[in-house]
Amino acid sequence: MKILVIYGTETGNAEMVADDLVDALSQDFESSGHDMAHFDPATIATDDVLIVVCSTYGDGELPNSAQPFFQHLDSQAPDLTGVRFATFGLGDSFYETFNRGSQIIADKLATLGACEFGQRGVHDASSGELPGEIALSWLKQTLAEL
Ligand SMILES: Cc1cc2nc3c(=O)[nH]c(=O)nc-3n(C[C@H](O)[C@H](O)[C@H](O)COP(=O)(O)O)c2cc1C
Repeated sequence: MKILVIYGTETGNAEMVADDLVDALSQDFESSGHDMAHFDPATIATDDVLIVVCSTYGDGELPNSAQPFFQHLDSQAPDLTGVRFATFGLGDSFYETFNRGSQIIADKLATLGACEFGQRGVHDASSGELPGEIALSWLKQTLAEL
């Protein structure tokens, strides 16, 4: 089993979170980090575990780097049965469309047959908390459900 941390970002916060998660994961698992912009869903194996880290931009939209991945999912419609994934979103509760980006990706993966595990994690930029710290504590709880 491999754990692939895939991130969608506009200004780099989700990438920093993904780096922290890969560092933590690689102590116990085979794991790697991938920008969604360069990640082909066709490379996902059925026993892979995905950790999705994605921010929200515009008016509740996907950040730039997540858009090609979403389009690939849409056009290739791969069968993701057997794939498990967990979701960590970054957003700002200042916006009514809080954390919509990660939900868009999670919903799409589920539609294609992937199975979500754990509670969705979220970082709220208005909280003043550090995204990496929130994400690492979320990861611990989430791995317990794997
Ligand atoms: C122009 C702009 C639009 C944003 N739109 C939203 C939004 O609709 N919903 C939300 O939850 N957060 C929104 N955010 C907040 C970002 O998602 C948040 O700052 C996040 O940490 C950015 O992560 P990134 O650097 O990985 O893209 C927006 C931020 C900016 C600057």
